[in-house]
Amino acid sequence: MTASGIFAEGIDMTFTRNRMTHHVLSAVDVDIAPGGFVSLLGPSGCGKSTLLKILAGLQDPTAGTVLIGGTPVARAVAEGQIGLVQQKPALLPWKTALENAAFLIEMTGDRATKRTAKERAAQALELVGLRGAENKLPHELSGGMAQRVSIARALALDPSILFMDEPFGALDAITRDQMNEALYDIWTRTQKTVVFVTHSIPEAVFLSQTVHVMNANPGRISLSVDIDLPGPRSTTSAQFLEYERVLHEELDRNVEEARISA
Ligand SMILES: Nc1ncnc2c1ncn2[C@@H]1O[C@H](COP(=O)(O)OP(=O)(O)OP(=O)(O)O)[C@@H](O)[C@H]1O
Repeated sequence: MTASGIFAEGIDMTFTRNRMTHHVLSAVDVDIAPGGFVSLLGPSGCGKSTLLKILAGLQDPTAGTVLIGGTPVARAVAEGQIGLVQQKPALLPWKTALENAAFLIEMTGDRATKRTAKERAAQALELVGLRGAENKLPHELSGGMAQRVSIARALALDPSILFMDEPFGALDAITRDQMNEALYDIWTRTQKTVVFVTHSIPEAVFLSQTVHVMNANPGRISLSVDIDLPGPRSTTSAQFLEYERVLHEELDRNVEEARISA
């Protein structure tokens, strides 16, 4: 499936719990070009995951519109345009890597697609660098390998957009760096649109075309930074470090404001 863009306007989200109203997102606008890689960065609890879920059509906003490739997000969901990768790989322990990668196609695809499920899963596993590990069970996989399987499971559906919610947050630093390089490679090869939630500034600078920094209470985008560096990016270049500095400054300010307004 070719990549779709995302256009969201006036997104507001309010939760009511124990008769208390919590205004989580306010007037968020997002415009992501097809094939773009956009990260959401911000203080804990500022609404990054909520925004991601709304953009992915998993949650309805209280107000606002989300269009995927110009059509309402609910239709994009029904058309199988949405791929989701979360922090926990959530693999079925009794199924092999190949069976896990084929699982969503077998659950959701039409008959013709189901027939090709294993083939598509094998291709997706190859794309994420797991050729040769097809028959391993989840307990035989490292954390990074398990997360690669969950990325393959999403890619096997051939979505037009990949939504990733802190996919590498639970991995050790070395594996995380390797996964960033793997994801960069997957993105350039598949040209999917990616929306990526992270707490890591280096990860955001390494991967993104644009980083949206969010503020809390209510969540909104306080600064958008286009990372104008060719890839693959050197994490030690002066420009890379300068982007990190700009994002750090904004994030620190937002963390402090979130602490005061909590
Ligand atoms: N279903 C829900 N019902 C009530 N409140 C919710 C619900 N989902 C999220 N919230 C609240 O919305 C706020 C934003 O949550 P969200 O998970 O989007 O933040 P986040 O920026 O992704 O946080 P973190 O970085 O810690 O993962 C939090 O205060 C959370 O408690």
